[in-house]
Amino acid sequence: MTTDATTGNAPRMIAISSGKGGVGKSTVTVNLAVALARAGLRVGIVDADIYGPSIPGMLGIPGNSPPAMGPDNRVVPPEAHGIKVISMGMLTADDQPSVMRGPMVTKYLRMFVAQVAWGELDVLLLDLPPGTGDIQLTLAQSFPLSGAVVVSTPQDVSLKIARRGLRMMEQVKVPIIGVIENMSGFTCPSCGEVSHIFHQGGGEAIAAELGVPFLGRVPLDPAIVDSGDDGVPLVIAHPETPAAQAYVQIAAALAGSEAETGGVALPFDWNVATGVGKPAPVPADGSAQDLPRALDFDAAGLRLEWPDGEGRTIPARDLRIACPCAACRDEMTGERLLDPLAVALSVTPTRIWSVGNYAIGINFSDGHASGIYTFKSLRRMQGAETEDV
Ligand SMILES: Nc1ncnc2c1ncn2[C@@H]1O[C@H](COP(=O)(O)OP(=O)(O)OP(=O)(O)O)[C@@H](O)[C@H]1O
Repeated sequence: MTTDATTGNAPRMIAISSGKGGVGKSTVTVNLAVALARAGLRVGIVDADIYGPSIPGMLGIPGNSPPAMGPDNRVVPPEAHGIKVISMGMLTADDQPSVMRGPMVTKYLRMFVAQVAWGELDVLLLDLPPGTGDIQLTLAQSFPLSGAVVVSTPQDVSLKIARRGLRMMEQVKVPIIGVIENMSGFTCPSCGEVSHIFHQGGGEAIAAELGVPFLGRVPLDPAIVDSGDDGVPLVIAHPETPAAQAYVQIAAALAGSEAETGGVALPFDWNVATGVGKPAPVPADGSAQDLPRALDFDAAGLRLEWPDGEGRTIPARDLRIACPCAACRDEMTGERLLDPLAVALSVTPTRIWSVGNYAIGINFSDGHASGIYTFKSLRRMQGAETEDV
C-alpha cells in the first residue's frame, strides 16, 4: 500500500456516512480508526465534514493549528493516537464557520485526499457530512471508494433516512460494507449493564431488507461523550466497556471485509495516443459485474471486456454521439440534442479516465469532455444505441 490515495496502489478508502446529523458518525470514525490501528493497520482519517469538522477535537488535536508543509509542498497530516488526520478544523478557528460554495469544498476535499503526504497507509477513513448531497457525490465520483459504512440510530425516522443514504451509495456504485446501529440500548454507568430504552434491531432490519451486512450495534454510554470531549477515544480511555468492545468487533469485521471489485484497477488516467496510464487487464472470473476487466482502443473503437467473458467494441464516433452530458442530451426526457451530422467522422478519444467506481470520462479530439459514461450504460450500448449516421 502506498502514499498517494489517488495512485494505483491506494489504501482502502472507506466512507463513514449517515443520513442525518448527530447519530454518532464521527465518534464511530475515530473509535474504528483507533481499533484498526491497534489491530496493526496504518490508518488515516479525512474529516470530510467541511462545514462541521469534529474529528480533531475527538482525537485531542488542537483546532486552528495549521498542519506543517513537507519539503515537496505537501501537507503533513498531524498524528494522534497513531492516526493521521486532516480536517478543515485545522485551518479555521473553533468559532469560525467555513463559508464556501460547492466548488471550493470540492477543491479542499480533493486536496485532503490527494495532496496530503499520508505516507504508507492501509486504510483511509472518510468521515462524511450527514446527508446525500454534493460532498458525498464529489467523493464518490472523484475517488474509487472501496465501500461505505452507514451509521444509524434505532429510531424509525433515522432508519428511513439511512435507507436513503444507502440507495445513493448504490447509485454511484460504492459498495455498502454494512450498517452500524449506534446508541442502541443504554449502558448503566454504575453496573455496566445494557438496557434497551429505545427500539432495537432497526439497523439490522434495514441491512437485511437491502441485503447488506449488519456490522453491529454500539450502546449509548455517557463515557463516550466524555471521551470525545477529552480527545481520547473510548477504545483507549475505557477499553473494557461494552461500547468499546463493540467498536473493536466492528473494526475486526471491517478489516476482514476486503471489497472485491473483479475489474481493472481504479483509478486510472489513460492517454489513449501514447498508451500511458492504460489500466492493466485482469483475468475473467465468470462473474457478471458492471466493472470491465479490460479496456482497449484501436481503429475499430473502444473495446470493453467484462468479467463474465462478454466483450464489445464501440466505434469512437458512436461513443461521441452517445455522450450523456446535459449539452448533448436533454436531462429530463433523455432526448438527444447533439446533431450527429455535426460530429466529424474522424472524432476519437484522446484521454479516458475513471470516475469513482462506476464510470469513465472521455476527452474527445473535438475538445468535448463533459460526458460521464457509466459502465452500466456502456455495457448496454450496442447496435440500437450506436448510430448509423
Ligand atoms: N453510543 C453513544 N453513546 C453516547 N453518546 C454518543 C454515542 N455516540 C455518539 N455520542 C455522542 O453524540 C454526539 C454526536 O456524535 P457525533 O459528533 O459523533 O455525531 P455525528 O453523526 O458525527 O454528528 P454530525 O453529523 O453533527 O457531525 C456527541 O456528543 C457524541 O459524544
